[in-house]
Formats: sequence, structure tokens, C-alpha cells
Amino acid sequence: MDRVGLIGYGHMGSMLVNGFLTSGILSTDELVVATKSLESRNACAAAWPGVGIARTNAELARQCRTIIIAVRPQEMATVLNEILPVMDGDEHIVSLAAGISLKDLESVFPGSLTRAIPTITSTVGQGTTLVCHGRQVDINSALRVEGLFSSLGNVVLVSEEELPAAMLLSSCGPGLLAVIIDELAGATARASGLPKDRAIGLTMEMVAATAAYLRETGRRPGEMIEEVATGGGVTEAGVRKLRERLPGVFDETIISMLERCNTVGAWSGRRTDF
Ligand SMILES: NC(=O)C1=CN([C@@H]2O[C@H](COP(=O)(O)OP(=O)(O)OC[C@H]3O[C@@H](n4cnc5c(N)ncnc54)[C@H](O)[C@@H]3O)[C@@H](O)[C@H]2O)C=CC1
Ligand SMILES: O=C(O)[C@@H]1CCC=N1
Repeated sequence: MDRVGLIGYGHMGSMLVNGFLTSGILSTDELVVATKSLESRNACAAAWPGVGIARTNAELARQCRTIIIAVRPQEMATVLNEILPVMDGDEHIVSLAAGISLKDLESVFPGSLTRAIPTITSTVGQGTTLVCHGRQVDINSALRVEGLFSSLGNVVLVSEEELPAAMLLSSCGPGLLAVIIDELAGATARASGLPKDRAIGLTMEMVAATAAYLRETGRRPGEMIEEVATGGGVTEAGVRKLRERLPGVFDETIISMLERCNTVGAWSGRRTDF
């Protein structure tokens, strides 16, 4: 049986297990999970009876042809060090790690490699997984992996050059937007006395409705601003303030994140000696 192995059962790993199994794209006996902490191994076993739980990453690698690695980038070399010696070479490795390039991965595993960048919003069936296949991935393996991630929501194929920018928006973006929701609600609560929880509730509904409006009408953001900001009115005063300050803040934000993309894997010097 062509089993799927998942290494790491944190935010992404647990979301993938939930998505693969509840969508029915995999049955419990087609999935094997390995993770470092005993606590999350037990949590996985309790939540998903029937899923294979491997005691080590090597044990998982011996049983699976598709191996999804959902550990932090800093742990990637350790995991590869454990699994590569027991692999045949015809497996398909899928890395979720931000900031570790296919070239880096190919330098230690010259076989089938795919980078997949999911998003936490797939927990509720919304959002996009970015997928970028390496040169060695054949069509069947590519479709298999795309099918797995389609069970969580939208899949978009991207080139590796586009991946960091696309990830900033589709995958880091939910974290950035959560900051904006928090700050907007917080400032409103501070200035008005509206309880913060109520302010957050109203802001969340507004954000979801704004996205739906833009999506369904096809309006550009600038057109929507014009519709909302009545000349000489209330919104206009706020839009003017944000237009003064936000471009600089967002330029700094995006530059710092792109810089971090280049260093988060810290691959240099971490090559292993299999
Ligand atoms: N959190 C997010 O929204 C997204 C994360 N990613 C990427 O997904 C990967 C995982 O991120 P998270 O789930 O947020 O991290 P996390 O810290 O929540 O989970 C990491 C998991 O890996 C396990 N682990 C650590 N070392 C291990 C080892 N040597 N062997 C086996 N398991 C080990 C940990 O016990 C934990 O279960 C990262 O590489 C990240 O760049 C990609 C897209 C979105
Ligand atoms: O913040 C991170 O590094 C990960 C990658 C994309 C979203 N979260």
C-alpha cells in the first residue's frame, strides 16, 4: 500500500491529518505519523485511532512512499539525517518548510521533491496551499500531492521564484491580518470604551464581509474605498491617516519578512553526511 507519512504533528501536521482524514482522501490505515514529543504522539493516537504512529522518523520512512515533513525549518536537517539512510530514493518528499529551497533539499536528496506551503485557514476549509514541484517529480506523484492538499482547500502551483512573495500573502498573511484586526479593535476600544471583545467581534465580521464583497463584486480595493468614504465624511478622515503611514509600515514589514525567508532555514553549514 502506498502510505503517506507525516513527520511533525504541530500546527500544520495536525491540520493536515484532520484535513486528509475528514475529507476521506486518506483512510486511517493509509497514514503514518511520527513526531518528536510523546505528548503529541499520544494526542494524535487518541484523536485518530487507526492511524499508524511511528516511534521514529526512520521507522516512518521505511513504511511510506510519500513523506510530508512538517517540522520547523531549523529541524529539517536533523529529520533528513534520520530518514535518508533508510530510504530507497524513489520516495517523494514534500517539505512544508519556509525558506528551504529545492536546491538545498536536492543537495542531499536528488529524488522527487515538492515544496508545499499550506495555511492555517485550511483548518476551516478556506485559503490556498502553494505547491512547487522539483524537476524529478513525475506527473502521477505531482497529481497525488496536489490531490492531497486539494482536500484542504485551494491549491495554486507557483514557481520557486514566486514562492516567498506568495507565501507572505497566502500563508503568513493570516497572521498579519490578525494583527490588524487586533490593533483596529484595540484602538477603537481604547478611544470609545467599547469592550475589546465586542470590538474584535465586529471587526472580524467586517473583515469577512469586506473580503466577500470584493470577491463577489470584482471591485478593486480603490473602488470600494471610494464607495465607502463619503466625500467630507468619517471614513475619509481615517483613510487619509492610513495612507500617510501604512505604505512605510508595510514596506518595512514585507522587507523584514523576505529577509527572514532567506535565513530561517539556516541551511548553510547544516549539511549532513549521509
Ligand atoms: N504555521 C503555519 O501557518 C505554516 C507553517 N509552515 C511550515 O510548516 C512547518 C511546521 O510549522 P508548524 O506546524 O507551525 O510548527 P510547530 O512548531 O507547530 O510544529 C512542529 C512539529 O514538529 C515536531 N518536531 C520537531 N522536531 C522534530 C523531529 N526531529 N522529528 C519529528 N518531529 C519533530 C514538533 O514536535 C511539532 O509537532 C514549518 O517548517 C513552517 O515553516 C508552512 C506554512 C504555514
Ligand atoms: O511564519 C512562518 O515561518 C510560517 C511560514 C508561513 C507561515 N508561517
